[in-house]
Amino acid sequence: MNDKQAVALEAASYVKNDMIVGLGTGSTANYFIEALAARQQQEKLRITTVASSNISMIKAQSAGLTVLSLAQLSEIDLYVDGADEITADNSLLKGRGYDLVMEKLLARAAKEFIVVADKSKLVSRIGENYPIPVEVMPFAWQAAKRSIEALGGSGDLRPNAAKDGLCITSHGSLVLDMRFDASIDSHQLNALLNNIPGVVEHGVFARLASRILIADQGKIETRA
Ligand SMILES: O=C(CO)[C@H](O)[C@H](O)COP(=O)(O)O
Repeated sequence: MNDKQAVALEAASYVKNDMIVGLGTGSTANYFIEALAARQQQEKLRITTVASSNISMIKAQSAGLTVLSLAQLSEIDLYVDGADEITADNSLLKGRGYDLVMEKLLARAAKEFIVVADKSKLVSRIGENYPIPVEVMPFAWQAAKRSIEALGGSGDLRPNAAKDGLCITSHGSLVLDMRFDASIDSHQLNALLNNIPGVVEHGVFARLASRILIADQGKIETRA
């Protein structure tokens, strides 16, 4: 069992009967979906899920989980998802898979948000390994980019995977990948990006995680 599987299995142990569970996106979140489906089957649990992306929805449905739309739910008990970067103060960078809107909605809506990751995600500052994904309304991308540049950010629109066009999110937005000076911390960055007209959502998740499970060579550290 690799570290991503181990941490996903541990997160599945937090699920209780009758819970509504938010499902993240990515390889670690996929292991969680598998572990949850196995628990549901073995223990005959009643679990309802809501997915952060179409790909997770399809994976969950084919594993036998019931998936509802966020619009049908008034509350979520637990959301489990991976992250791209994690700092010592539990700030996260998410959204390299770019479906930021649902991920942040679920992180906010859930009573508990558990982050699952291996040690490779630990960084000293948000933006250390990756630019910050900023999802923008298509007609607002130039204005939003200028506003971000005025804050010292630099970057450009993300190309699609085939590099023959632009990356377009499930909600029809474009994505700006922006780098910032190391002196701007994640809390400042979160506040600044929240304030820019035309920005739909961004990948800085500050003060949203309730618990972070980090696996390192089979050992799991739990940060609360
Ligand atoms: O934020 C995310 C997707 O938007 C993922 O959680 C993040 O990219 C981690 O992926 P993986 O578990 O494959 O390392």
